[in-house]
Amino acid sequence: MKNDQEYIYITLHIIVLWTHIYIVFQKDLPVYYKPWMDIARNMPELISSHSLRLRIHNMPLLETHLLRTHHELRLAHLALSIMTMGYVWQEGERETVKVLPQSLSVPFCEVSQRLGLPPILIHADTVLANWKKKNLDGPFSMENLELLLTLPGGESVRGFFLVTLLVELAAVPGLKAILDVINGIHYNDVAMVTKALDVVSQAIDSMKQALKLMHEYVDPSIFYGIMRIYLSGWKDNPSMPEGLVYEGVQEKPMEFSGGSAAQSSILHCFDELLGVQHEGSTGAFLRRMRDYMPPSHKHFIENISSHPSLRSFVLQQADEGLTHTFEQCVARLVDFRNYHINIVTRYITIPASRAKQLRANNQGLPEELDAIRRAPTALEERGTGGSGIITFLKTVRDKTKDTSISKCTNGNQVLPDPSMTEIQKAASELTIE
Ligand code: HEM
Repeated sequence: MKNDQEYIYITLHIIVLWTHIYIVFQKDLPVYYKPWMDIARNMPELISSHSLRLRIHNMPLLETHLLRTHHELRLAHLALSIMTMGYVWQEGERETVKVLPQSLSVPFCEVSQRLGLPPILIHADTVLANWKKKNLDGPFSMENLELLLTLPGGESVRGFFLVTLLVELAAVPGLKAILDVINGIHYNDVAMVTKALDVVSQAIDSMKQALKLMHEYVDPSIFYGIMRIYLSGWKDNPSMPEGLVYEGVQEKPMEFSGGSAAQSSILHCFDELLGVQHEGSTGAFLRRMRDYMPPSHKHFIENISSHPSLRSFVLQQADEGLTHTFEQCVARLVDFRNYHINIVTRYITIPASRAKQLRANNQGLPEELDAIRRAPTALEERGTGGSGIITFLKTVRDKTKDTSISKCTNGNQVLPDPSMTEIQKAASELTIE
């Protein structure tokens, strides 16, 4: 039966998609790859002593065929991508490189090709493939998780990647419920769809609760002044207008966007489910980000959109409970995106405007403000190749609002977020009189 086949197909995709979170990730590579791991495990030290580039020039060119399992390949991609970001940005935005040496570029491109991923650091590296539990039987909590590999920025790097992982984990029940929504529509089962949508709505709310931890674990001046450059790519980046030559792979420079949670599949899945339509340059950017996801994630998202529309089903059924639950999902997605805008304001917009002021001031500054002053200017207020970050994020948020069946229903009212006060407080703390 067609439906059974579909069910199996979707179940398989969910398993492929989320097993990488539930199982303990590979912690080491075969001993042959020790030269990579010795460098990748010491990135902050090698960067601060300005010796990373030299170490990479002396690194042997290793074969990649000894990497056999998916997990080994993912850990290799993480290690090679972290080394690449460190190599390119070791001296900041002014002394970038034009060529990635072949000891790095050749294995990186081979591993990337086998995984169907781009040869640059992506969300699926730093967040999805970069954690282990301290106590295997313990919970997925900040206290019980640690990173496999890190970048300059100390505890804030740990906080940034692990809080994002907790947001992903909070989404998992909602992703599983997508299956029930699709099958409920197929069977015309309003109760099944309503129940599954309730799970989706709760999952989105849990994601917001997890996102709040960012304030506790990530320092805005460290994020903006130290960490952000290592996540930057070489597409639409004025510091590297020609892109990057991957030596031994091809002579023409290549361009890739940097790492961003826009490459996470979770909101793409919920958007497709609820029927959020992103258009124009905003939609084009988000669609392009799917090329920075593991192929199984991308296929899963496409699979959701290939099924009959949930929104049409809700309209057609005109069932009060179903409509209310659908509206609540949309409202919570808008709420999550509003909260994310607040986070971006605190971690990028405010430090960016402080950086401008501080550069005009040559006096000695406390370490924290000095980090902001020295932050890369090319990244100020930019994120998405052209339009300002906040404009972009508000467009995405507004398109989510437009999905509401009745914009007047109470369920879609987004209350003012208490975190705004926190952000205003942060802004005033950064102000120098
Ligand atoms: C300090 C924390 C964070 C900062 C500073 C931040 C910053 C940004 C920026 C600048 C963008 C614009 C696109 C780009 O430049 O790549 C963006 C997009 C996005 N971010 Fe974040 N982000 C943070 C945390 C998170 C977390 C934890 C998630 C959850 C998985 C997330 C999900 C997204 C999504 C889905 C987009 C695409 C726009 C959308 O669908 O609403 N971000 N973020």
